[in-house]
Amino acid sequence: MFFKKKSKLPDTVNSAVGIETVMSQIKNFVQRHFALPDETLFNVALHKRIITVSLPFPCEKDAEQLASQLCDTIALPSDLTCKFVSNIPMFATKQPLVRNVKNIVAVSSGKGGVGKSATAVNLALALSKLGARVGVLDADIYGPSVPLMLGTTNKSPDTEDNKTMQPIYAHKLVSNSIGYLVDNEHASIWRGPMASKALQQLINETEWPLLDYLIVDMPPGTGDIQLTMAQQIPLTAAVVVTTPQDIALADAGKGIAMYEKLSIPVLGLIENMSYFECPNCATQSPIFSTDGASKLAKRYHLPVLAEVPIDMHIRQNADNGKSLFDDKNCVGLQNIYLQAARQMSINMANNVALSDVAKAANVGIDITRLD
Ligand SMILES: Nc1ncnc2c1ncn2[C@@H]1O[C@H](COP(=O)(O)OP(=O)(O)OP(=O)(O)O)[C@@H](O)[C@H]1O
Repeated sequence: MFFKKKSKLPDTVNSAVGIETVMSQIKNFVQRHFALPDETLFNVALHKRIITVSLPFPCEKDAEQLASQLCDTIALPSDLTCKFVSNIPMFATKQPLVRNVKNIVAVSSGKGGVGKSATAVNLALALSKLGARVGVLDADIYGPSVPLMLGTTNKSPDTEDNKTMQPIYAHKLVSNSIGYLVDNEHASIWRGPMASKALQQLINETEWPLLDYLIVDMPPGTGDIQLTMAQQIPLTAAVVVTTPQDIALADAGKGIAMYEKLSIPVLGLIENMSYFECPNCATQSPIFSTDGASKLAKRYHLPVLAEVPIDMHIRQNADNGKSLFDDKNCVGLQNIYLQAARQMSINMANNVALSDVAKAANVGIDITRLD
């Protein structure tokens, strides 16, 4: 007669007090580490001596470091291992989402020329580096710069049925832009309704693959056109880009107010062109003034996600359609954008309610990598 050998540890969380203690210590670690108030946002599960922690933001790049920090913090029994994985849910929006797209984030600026497009592209690249599936929608209909920054100016979307477009793929991001479809000169003379219609088509008639985040490069400003566009897109949240200069800050404030009016959560500010660091002596010069974004952040109770310096490599990589993350001279800048992307995605989990779909599924939608 054969007996199945009993495993020393149970496979389920609930059936052993010892394991329950470890699991609850892990939960405490996760909640403290990411300041997550809500336990339903993440999941800790034991299966065959492997404890899997599923987080509601991308963590593939940080997974090993997180596991080692966890082991330094709690006494994990030696026959257990712990791994961190992402399971990014769909957060709530006021409008029905676009097919296959879990979350849509607007990157906005009140004022033109502050580096909104460069920030949108580098934030998207950073989210992808952290392990998320990311797309970019260039909603800057009057001045699309995403094709240039992704090195895809000579591409145009294929269509299989003459109704929908395949997005363009580059640097592990998918994108669509009016810049792929018409000459910049044509789009720049469109009136409001035509631009709005073009945006609707771009967002709804693109065959987006399954995406954790679609980053939208919004047109600069806070006028009627921007307001209509922000209402047209089922935005989950927004990020506002500004320079530290007073004139840019005043406009960024109007941008924040516009999102507040639309009940779209602002996940934070990115201060671009915060300072210039001399490559010879490392002296930092605050060319556009100092502390601008932090003052604005205080006024609106928002976090500053990053202070990005003026750096020739940002402009060069963008102009040449190269990824900043492939440039070995840009490790410092990469870390700034990675930290902004981490904090932005954690803030989304902390500040935006789960969608009904995610609540019903309990764990959001499964993700696989885009290669
Ligand atoms: N931190 C930075 N350091 C150096 N160059 C930068 C930085 N941020 C942006 N740039 C460059 O400045 C120029 C303007 O940036 P970008 O096009 O992103 O601005 P924008 O706010 O999107 O402009 P618009 O209002 O026209 O949409 C680009 O050439 C970009 O590469």
